[in-house]
Amino acid sequence: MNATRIAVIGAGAWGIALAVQAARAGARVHLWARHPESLTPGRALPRLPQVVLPESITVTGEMPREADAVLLAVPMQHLRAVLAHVPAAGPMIACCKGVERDTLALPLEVIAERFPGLPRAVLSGPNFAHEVAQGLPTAAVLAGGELAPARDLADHLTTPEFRLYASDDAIGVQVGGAAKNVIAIAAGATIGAGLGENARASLITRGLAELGRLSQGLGGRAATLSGLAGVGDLILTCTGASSRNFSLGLALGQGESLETILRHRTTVAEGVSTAPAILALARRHDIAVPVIETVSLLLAGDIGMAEARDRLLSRPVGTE
Ligand SMILES: NC(=O)c1ccc[n+]([C@@H]2O[C@H](COP(=O)([O-])OP(=O)(O)OC[C@H]3O[C@@H](n4cnc5c(N)ncnc54)[C@H](O)[C@@H]3O)[C@@H](O)[C@H]2O)c1
Ligand SMILES: O=P(O)(O)OC[C@H](O)CO
Repeated sequence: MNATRIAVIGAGAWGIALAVQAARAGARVHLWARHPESLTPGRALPRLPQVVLPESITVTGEMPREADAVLLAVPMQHLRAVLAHVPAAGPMIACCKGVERDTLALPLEVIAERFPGLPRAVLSGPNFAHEVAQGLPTAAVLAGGELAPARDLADHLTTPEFRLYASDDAIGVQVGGAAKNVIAIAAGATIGAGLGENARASLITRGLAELGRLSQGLGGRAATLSGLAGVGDLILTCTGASSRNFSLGLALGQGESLETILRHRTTVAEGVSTAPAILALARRHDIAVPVIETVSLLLAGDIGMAEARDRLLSRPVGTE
């Protein structure tokens, strides 16, 4: 039997980790990079120093012509521009987490505009790239509009260390991936400001309620957020020190300005651009998202950390 052909678009940390994982699953891998010359198979990688890129992966600046699945692993705000250069090579899998700032579109909506006739799905879960690339165990969910094709696609990438569950709730999974980054900024800010572990746990839990309401309000299921793309990714991103979103929040909570934090970063913290976008989406659908709203105001510099804290603590206490 011929090996599965997997194309990965984007050679940031996540694209590389997915390429390594697909190679581990036995696929023939085509990795598209904007700067392919910076990636040498057989050598350690600048962005993932613990990992040597397998020789079997083809790293190139050429887009793939045909694939059994195309994994799109570029930052959300660049997805549309990159897709304009991607041919209709095969089923498209969104691996980015966020909401498009200008249109408020979720990843699969952006993909559907470019490729209305192609099958599409979203991959999300508690997955730090450096751990996946090293082959440490984790799980994720792959969601499409129907369960059977999602299961088929998931089987191409699954190994004992990377367990891909299938789902038919693509909206819930996309909402989880996008919104958890915003909650992680809030969790980081809570710890950075010295508000304590109890506060962080309470915030994660109330954040989860926002994810559930958002999913339901946008046509997905609230229950999906009890899974890997919701609770799973919230736990990781709100507590894992290597989360870019958590660490950005931590620095904000310690009093650094967003401008200073971003000046020293070369990697993407998706929550920064997703916070105002997902807030606008929530308002459009009349969904209450107080934590996301507070993070959005904090990032915009409209309120400081003390006011952010007061806003959340002065809300009326409801029922659970
Ligand atoms: N890193 C992780 O642990 C991880 C895990 C799961 C999902 N993700 C998601 O994957 C997506 C990509 O994140 P990452 O961690 O690989 O990014 P990264 O921070 O490692 O790298 C940024 C990437 O963006 C690319 N880029 C920068 N400007 C661009 C432009 N104008 N057009 C196209 N590409 C451009 C860079 O070449 C680089 O590949 C994000 O949505 C992220 O949330 C990341
Ligand atoms: O480092 P972060 O905060 O971008 O999180 C990476 C992944 O999304 C974790 O699942």
